Amino acid sequence: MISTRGLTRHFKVKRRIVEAVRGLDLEVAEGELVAFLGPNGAGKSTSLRMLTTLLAPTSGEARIAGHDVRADPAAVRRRIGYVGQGNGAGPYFRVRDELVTQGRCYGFDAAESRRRADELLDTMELADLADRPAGTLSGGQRRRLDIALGMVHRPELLFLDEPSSGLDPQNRANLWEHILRLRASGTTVFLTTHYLEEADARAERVVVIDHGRIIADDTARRLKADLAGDHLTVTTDDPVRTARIADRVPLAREVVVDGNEVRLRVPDGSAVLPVLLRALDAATVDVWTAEVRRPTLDDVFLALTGRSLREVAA
Ligand SMILES: Nc1ncnc2c1ncn2[C@@H]1O[C@H](COP(=O)(O)OP(=O)(O)OP(=O)(O)O)[C@@H](O)[C@H]1O
Repeated sequence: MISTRGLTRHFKVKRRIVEAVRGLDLEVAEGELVAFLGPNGAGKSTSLRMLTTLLAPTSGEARIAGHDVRADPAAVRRRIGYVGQGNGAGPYFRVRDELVTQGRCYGFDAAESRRRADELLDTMELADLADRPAGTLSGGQRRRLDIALGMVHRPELLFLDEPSSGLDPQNRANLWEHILRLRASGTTVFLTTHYLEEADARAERVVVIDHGRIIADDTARRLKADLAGDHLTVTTDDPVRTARIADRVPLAREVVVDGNEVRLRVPDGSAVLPVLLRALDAATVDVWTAEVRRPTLDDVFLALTGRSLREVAA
C-alpha cells in the first residue's frame, strides 16, 4: 500500500540546507495499522506530506496503492484520506452539510453525497450532531468529523497526523475505537502520535524516525524485547555481592547499584528473576524486594538514541 525508496526532502533555510527526511525506505502492506513515532522535528509531517502528494520529494520515490506520488498525484489522492493536525471543517457549516459538500467535491451526485454523509454520521457517532455548526462541537467530536471528512470517498489508506493530540483520555479512547473499527473494515491506517502508550497498545507496527531517518521498525513487543529488555530491580542486605551475582546472569546488562537497590536489564525478566533469586539465596544474600518492570517504547527510543522521547517531545 505504501512503498518508498530513498525518499528524501531538503529545505533551504537562509542558504542552509535542512535535511528533514533522509532516505526513507518503507513498506506498508494493505490492512496494516502503523504508528509513526519520533520527537519534534524528526521528519514525520514532512514524510506524511510527501506520501500524501502535498509536498514534492527532493529525491527518491514513493508509491501509494501502486501510484507514483510524483507521476500520478491525482490517482494517489483518490486512494487516500488525509487528516492533518488542523480542523478540516469550517466552523459555521453544519456537520451534515460539510460531509455532503465533501462528497460533491469528490464527484458524487447529490443523492450519493447525502447517502454517504448519513453513513459516516452513523459510523462516526455524529448523527445527533448532524445539524450543529462544526464550530460548536467538542474536541473529540470535531476530530471524529475530521476523520469522517477524510473517509468520504472511501479511501483504502488513511493518513492521520496526531489524531488524538489535545484530547482527554476518554475522548482519545473513543477515537481509537473508531480508528480500530476502520482498520477492522480493511482500511490501512498510517498515523503519527506523540502518545507512546497508544502506539504501544493499539498499533500492530511501530516505525520510529529520528533526524529524518527510520531507526526502528517492528511490532512494539519485539522492539521492546530486542532493544530495551525488562528492568529487574532487587533490594538486598548486600548490594555489592548482589551486583556480582547479577553480572553472571546470562544476557544481563547495565547492572547498577544504587544504595541497597541493584538494577539490571535482561531480555526476559519473568524467566530470569527466579534464577537470580535462587543464586542469591544460595549465596545467603537476604533479598528484601524483587520487581520486574516491562519496558516502554520510550525505553526503546532511549536505547536507540540515548535520549528519552518523552523529554525531546516535551
Ligand atoms: N517548510 C519548511 N521550511 C524549512 N524547514 C522545514 C519546513 N518544514 C519542516 N522543516 C524542518 O524539517 C524538519 C522536520 O520537520 P517535520 O515537521 O517533518 O517534523 P515532525 O517530526 O513532524 O515534528 P513535529 O512532531 O513537531 O510535528 C524540522 O527541522 C523542521 O524545522
